[in-house]
Amino acid sequence: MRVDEAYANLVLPHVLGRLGLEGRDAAFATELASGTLRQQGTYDAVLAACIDRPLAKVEAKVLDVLRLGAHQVLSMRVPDHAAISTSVDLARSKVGQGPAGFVNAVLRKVTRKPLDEWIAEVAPAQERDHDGWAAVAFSHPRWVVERLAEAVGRDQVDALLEADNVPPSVTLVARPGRATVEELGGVPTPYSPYGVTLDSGSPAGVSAVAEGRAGVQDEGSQLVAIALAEAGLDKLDHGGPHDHRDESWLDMCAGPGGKSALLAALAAEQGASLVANERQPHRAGLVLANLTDRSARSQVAGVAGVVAGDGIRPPFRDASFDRTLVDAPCTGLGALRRRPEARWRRATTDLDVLVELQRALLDRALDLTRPGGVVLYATCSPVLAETKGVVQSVLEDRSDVVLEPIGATVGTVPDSAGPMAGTVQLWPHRHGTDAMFLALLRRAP
Ligand SMILES: C[S@@+](CC[C@H](N)C(=O)[O-])C[C@H]1O[C@@H](n2cnc3c(N)ncnc32)[C@H](O)[C@@H]1O
Repeated sequence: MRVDEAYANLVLPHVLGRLGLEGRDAAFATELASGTLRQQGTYDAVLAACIDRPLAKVEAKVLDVLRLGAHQVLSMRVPDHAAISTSVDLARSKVGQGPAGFVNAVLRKVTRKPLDEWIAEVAPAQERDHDGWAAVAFSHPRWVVERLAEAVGRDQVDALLEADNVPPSVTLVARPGRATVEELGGVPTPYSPYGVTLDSGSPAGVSAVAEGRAGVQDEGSQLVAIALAEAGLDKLDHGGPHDHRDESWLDMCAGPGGKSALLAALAAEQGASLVANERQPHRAGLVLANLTDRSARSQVAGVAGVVAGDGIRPPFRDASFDRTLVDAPCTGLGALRRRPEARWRRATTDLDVLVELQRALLDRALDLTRPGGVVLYATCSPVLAETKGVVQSVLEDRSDVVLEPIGATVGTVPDSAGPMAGTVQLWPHRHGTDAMFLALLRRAP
């Protein structure tokens, strides 16, 4: 299996399985890989102080061994001598004897101080350059610190950055009509009536998950589906056949299908059905799998179809849906807890491209939704350009759309006011969810 360019949280379980690692060994390997990726910014600043040439000139494999060693020495309870000797062995076997000596010398320097002393020494002074300090102390790229500070406020950004470095516990969703919260075990989530958090154990051990009646889903993502399903629809009085219609729902960017599975269950309860659309064919295949009843080998209740189509040029007629979800492709900077390396993969230049795509998708979603119907625009990023910026620019361009407050279940989550009146912004450090943004737009009747 190729592991370069893959996400660690997706690839690690396969690698551990191939190597036959289980239990404590698997947990150790997971912490070593995920923790090193997450804290890479801090460790690179420490290593730069221990090496007399720029890190960019250190061979990539050697730098990786040094980062893994630094994580063991500075953040795990591995004795220094064991961390150094296994790192030296790794460098020798993967690169050669010379680099092994270099790894030995550098890691010995790293062991001289604990992590907090290193940070005080290598980070800029907090009072002079807060964002520079936070970038090193909390291991985020500086541009990400700046964007998150803009979104959450300077007084809260440190708490957010800290929360980004704590892996979330596993949250499950009981898909209504197919599973109950009680049968999942765990502790009920505070805001979603369908969620539980597992204290321990693997989701694979829960039979409703194994059977596809429940799934692993962050509470914030559950709230997105709930907010769309709960929105009131305007009943029209145009004397047309669709005046009171609430039967046809669309998930425009559905892959891999977590929200579609909850939406389909909610649609079935409300006598409607869902079309799940996804541009990438292989991800549309994942949506289909998520919407298939494994025991009956048929689509689950509430599904009208799965389509592999481009949301900007969709194969649907205008005004054909009553409710539409745009869970837009985004930087994902609100979900850094689950993808330890995602922060290093993104660049500011991605933002312009994504914002353009988000605007176009939201605009098309509004065309596809009937007058009086609603579009929920969601991102798992709190970056203002992707949230307020996109919604504001679409509202400025269209006279047939209004922004409405999010309804009861989600709109009453404490401290969740978004950057525009009526929108919701969830936060890892406040709500224990991913930083999901939600805005509800209605086409004027
Ligand atoms: C944030 S993810 C959606 C997550 C999904 N709603 C879930 O809960 O499982 C965004 C998705 O949009 C898809 N996408 C990107 N561009 C698209 C387009 N032009 N039309 C439709 N889908 C698109 C991406 O492939 C990705 O699967």
